[in-house]
Amino acid sequence: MAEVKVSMEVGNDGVAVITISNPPVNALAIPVISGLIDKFDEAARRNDAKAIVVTGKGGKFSGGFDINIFEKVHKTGDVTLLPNVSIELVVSKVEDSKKPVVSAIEGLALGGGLELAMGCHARIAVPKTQLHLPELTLGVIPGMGGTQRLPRLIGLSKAVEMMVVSYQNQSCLKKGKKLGLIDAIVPPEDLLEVSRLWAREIAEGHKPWIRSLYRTDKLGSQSETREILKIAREQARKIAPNVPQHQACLDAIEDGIIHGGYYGLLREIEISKKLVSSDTSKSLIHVFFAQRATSKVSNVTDIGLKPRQLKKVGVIGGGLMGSGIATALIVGNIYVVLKEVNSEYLLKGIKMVEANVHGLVTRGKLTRDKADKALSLLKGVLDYSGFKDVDMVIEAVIENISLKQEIFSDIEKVCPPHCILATNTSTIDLNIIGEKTSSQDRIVGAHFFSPAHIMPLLEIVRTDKTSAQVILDLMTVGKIIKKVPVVVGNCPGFAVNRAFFPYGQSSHILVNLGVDLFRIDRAITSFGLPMGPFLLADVAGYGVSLLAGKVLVDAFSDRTFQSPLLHLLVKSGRNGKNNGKGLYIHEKGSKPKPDLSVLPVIEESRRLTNMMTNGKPISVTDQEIVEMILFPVVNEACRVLDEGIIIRASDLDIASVLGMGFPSYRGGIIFWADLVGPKYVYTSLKKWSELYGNFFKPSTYLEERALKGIPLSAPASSKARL
Ligand SMILES: C[C@H](O)CC(=O)SCCNC(=O)CCNC(=O)[C@H](O)C(C)(C)COP(=O)(O)OP(=O)(O)OC[C@H]1O[C@@H](n2cnc3c(N)ncnc32)[C@H](O)[C@@H]1OP(=O)(O)O
Repeated sequence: MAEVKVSMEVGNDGVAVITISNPPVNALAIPVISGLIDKFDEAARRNDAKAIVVTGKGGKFSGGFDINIFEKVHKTGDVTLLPNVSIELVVSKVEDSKKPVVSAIEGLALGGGLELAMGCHARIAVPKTQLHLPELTLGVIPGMGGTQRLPRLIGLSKAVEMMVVSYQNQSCLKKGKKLGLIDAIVPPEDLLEVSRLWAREIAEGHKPWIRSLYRTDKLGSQSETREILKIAREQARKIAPNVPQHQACLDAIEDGIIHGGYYGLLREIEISKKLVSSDTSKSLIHVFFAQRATSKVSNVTDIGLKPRQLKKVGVIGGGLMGSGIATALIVGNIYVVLKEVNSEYLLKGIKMVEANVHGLVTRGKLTRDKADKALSLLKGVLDYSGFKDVDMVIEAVIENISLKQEIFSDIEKVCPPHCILATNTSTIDLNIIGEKTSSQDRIVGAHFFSPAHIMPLLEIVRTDKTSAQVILDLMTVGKIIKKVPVVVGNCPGFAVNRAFFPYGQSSHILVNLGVDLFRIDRAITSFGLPMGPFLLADVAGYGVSLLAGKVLVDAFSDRTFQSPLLHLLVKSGRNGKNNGKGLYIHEKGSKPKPDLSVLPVIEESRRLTNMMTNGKPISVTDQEIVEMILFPVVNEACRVLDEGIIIRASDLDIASVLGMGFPSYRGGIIFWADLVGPKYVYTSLKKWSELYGNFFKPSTYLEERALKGIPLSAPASSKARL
């Protein structure tokens, strides 16, 4: 591990340059904070130091407060582990220093990093620096003075926008300069020189010595403040209904404006300490580390292999998935040959790719130039002639085993021997797909989630024979195209679709037990998923659900509920959003509305299943609806863990967040179950299995852990298939 240190050098110009060094992002770890305090004290004492510059080594100012400390607080429950960095460092040593302090910012100043800079008397930055207060994404609020200094530096309205409303977006440096957050933007080679000069000029009285905590010039009148905060609170309620940190951040800001900046700092500390112990913060910080852990796969990333560069990829199938995958690849600067069976389908596929790329431009995710460049990397073909020099093929045709087997036999023959043979199947066992080839070591699953150019998850499925090099290469491509690759083992449905296969089924059980279908969707969205199971079926199309569902139903028939509802809907001419006839009315520009004309079809399903005692619907609360739908998912996730389909529980957490939209502020499916309590999950499922059958029967893994009081996430399985 690289040495964590803070160094100081005093130049002939009388400027002490204090440098943070804590690779890779110069996080403000405890030794960094105490090092900074020591160096500021030393600079204050030394007669040869007239002014101070603080900067970061390696082209990065600071990625903020060390998030590992939050994790330690979560593990120990001890909030006293949080250092009083806001007052002891930023106020006492920096802002109230008797010598002027300038921050020289390069690369990034995030969270506590930017807050440290805001405590300085001036800020100089280089172009392309990221300035951002992302604390709310971690379930906390800025805790080193950000809630107080940012409004004073750039005005309340902009500060609220940056901290609370658009806190997930990176801030633009130019805007930062215009608003007054940054005093000057200079080329990297001039950064230190300009900062030193600036610090000296403050010391000599040629430039203003500004303590931002005590500024009031950018704060508006009381009534303006009230109005801005009122609107912000309403917006926060909408964008973040189930979490406390947004309102809490606004509380800290408001208190500071009413009672003064120093009081505000004390409130900020008090609120931060409370929030750190919240389930939301535990969950979000778990997700932060879980996401980074996915890039470490034993026997793949730790055995000295180097990723090969994949320059050209063949995509087979230009449907929804194939065109989305092709889009993601060309936007990631990878040359794509897209193959279809006839010119009509090919044209359609290319049009879809173009529409995807233009959609990214419209949403501001891509510049027009980059879009043109991306589209120039796409070539449509009707045969395999363009596949002779591809480095990888991704097959993305319909879920038909014999068709996929045929394609794999073909590509094994036409593609070069180093070429990776990947399938985007969402459910089918890879060994079956590759059965007719002798290239098992280069067969791998590249399971994208729809829409593939937008959804961040890439499930990389490996069989017992897939080589480590192939997995590493695919992980690398995944990162290049801005996905989060999660490596999983091979089984029907793999990790995500397998674990979530009961999700749709339990919702059908509830409907057939008499629960209002639209209420189920509402309960699930209130819990935090982006849409309920029935709206999801509408959006995906019933045909897709039935086709993919069949593989899982066949594989896990002991715990399957066969609802007639989707078949009845198809029979009545409905196929969801695609054919404009679903459970909801889908109109352009407005939210889907329940289509009440579907109620007789639902009644017919209930009549056929005859599950309601005396024809009466069951009585359930919204919480019970959520639990009856999600506990079976937890149960199946336990089997996925038990069978070693994934190497760590946190991989399934991140996959559920990024692939299924499970709310990150609940930490992912297993993390959430551990918070709810395995025993509670187990006893609930047991009770329902007695009432409604095998579908709810707790798995052995869940039962053992619930009864022994072991968290579901605790590692144990020696059966790992990875
Ligand atoms: C009191 C204060 O108000 C509270 C705070 O400051 S909270 C912290 C606020 N800062 C943040 O939220 C920034 C979090 N970090 C990031 O967004 C990204 O890591 C980044 C943009 C800095 C760099 O991204 P990228 O180059 O893709 O590298 P990434 O893989 O994410 O991170 C590299 C390593 O640095 C670690 N790291 C990044 N930021 C960290 C932080 N603030 N604390 C501790 N470790 C951090 C990561 O865990 C990772 O470790 P690993 O290699 O062992 O997995």
